[in-house]
Amino acid sequence: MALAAARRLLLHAGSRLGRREAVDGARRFANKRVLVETEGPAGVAVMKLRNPPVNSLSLECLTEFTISLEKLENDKSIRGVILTSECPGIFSAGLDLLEMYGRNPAHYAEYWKNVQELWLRLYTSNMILVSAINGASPAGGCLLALCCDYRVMADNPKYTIGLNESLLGIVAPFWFKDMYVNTIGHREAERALQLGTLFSPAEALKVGVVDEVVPEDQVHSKARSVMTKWLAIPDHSRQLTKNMMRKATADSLIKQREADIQNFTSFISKDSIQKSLHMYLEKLKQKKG
Ligand SMILES: CCCCCCCCCCCCC/C=C/C(=O)SCCNC(=O)CCNC(=O)[C@H](O)C(C)(C)COP(=O)(O)OP(=O)(O)OC[C@H]1O[C@@H](n2cnc3c(N)ncnc32)[C@H](O)[C@@H]1OP(=O)(O)O
Repeated sequence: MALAAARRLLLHAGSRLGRREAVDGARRFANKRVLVETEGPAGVAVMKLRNPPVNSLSLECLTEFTISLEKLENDKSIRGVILTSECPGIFSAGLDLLEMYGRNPAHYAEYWKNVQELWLRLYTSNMILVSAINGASPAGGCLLALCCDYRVMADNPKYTIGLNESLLGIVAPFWFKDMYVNTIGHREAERALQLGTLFSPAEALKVGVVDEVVPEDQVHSKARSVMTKWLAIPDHSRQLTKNMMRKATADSLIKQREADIQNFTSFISKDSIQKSLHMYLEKLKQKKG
């Protein structure tokens, strides 16, 4: 209930901000953790995640992200979105580990419902989505990128991308796996999921996790030029084609959303899984020295 009220408030606040900030034909609206600007080619919005330090997908961040996407979907003048990050060196650290550790089952269920919601919206969006991956992109960060129609990644060997869940002692759910298989094929996905592989940009390009790797200072311009190419395709034929390619994968979650929430909640509540997450969080802390 509280979340629904927050959602209404944010939608309202976002539209007021959108009007107030209209300058020279460029428009912007912002929630605390997501900034949306329309700039560059007509009909294109740039959506920037800004949830420092690492753009982890907290419940608030997921909610704001979903709302921003909903607003763009409802704006018929917007045909494409470039998804990127405002946090230096990080695209997104993925799901927020603190939402999955030391909470109660009701919280886990609420969190997972919002993860599902964002994924379904992104993966089935009628808009053209291009990701400009300008930093590290593990697990849920990789998931965001995989939802896009095209992925451009910065050529910086410090940045890695992949579904690394197994390294945390957790398991990528079937719909993460399905999207990975759809993108890189069964054998590569099987290996990468079991090993929790985080690919360098060059490796990611080789296996097909990303479509293009460019010098870091060209990620945004490349994403824009890719967008221009995709905008040249008639919307109706592109959208029907996208739907044909993605519907079965999305439907398999839609058919069992409740069961998936229950699976997640009981899995993440297990002592052994909580222990693994605790150890992983400690490792992240120790890394700082
Ligand atoms: C029969 C089968 C049944 C199956 C049932 C399945 C059910 C489903 C199971 C569960 C599925 C869950 C799916 C999970 C998906 C995820 O996305 S999990 C998250 C994975 N993410 C990561 O592994 C990334 C971890 N982070 C990093 O590697 C690094 O932080 C970084 C992103 C590379 C950035 O490095 P750096 O710039 O050096 O910053 P740090 O100092 O490491 O971090 C700064 C602070 O941020 C905190 N932090 C980092 N990542 C996260 C995160 N994901 N969530 C929350 N917080 C994070 C980090 O701890 C630091 O905090 P402080 O120490 O307090 O400053």
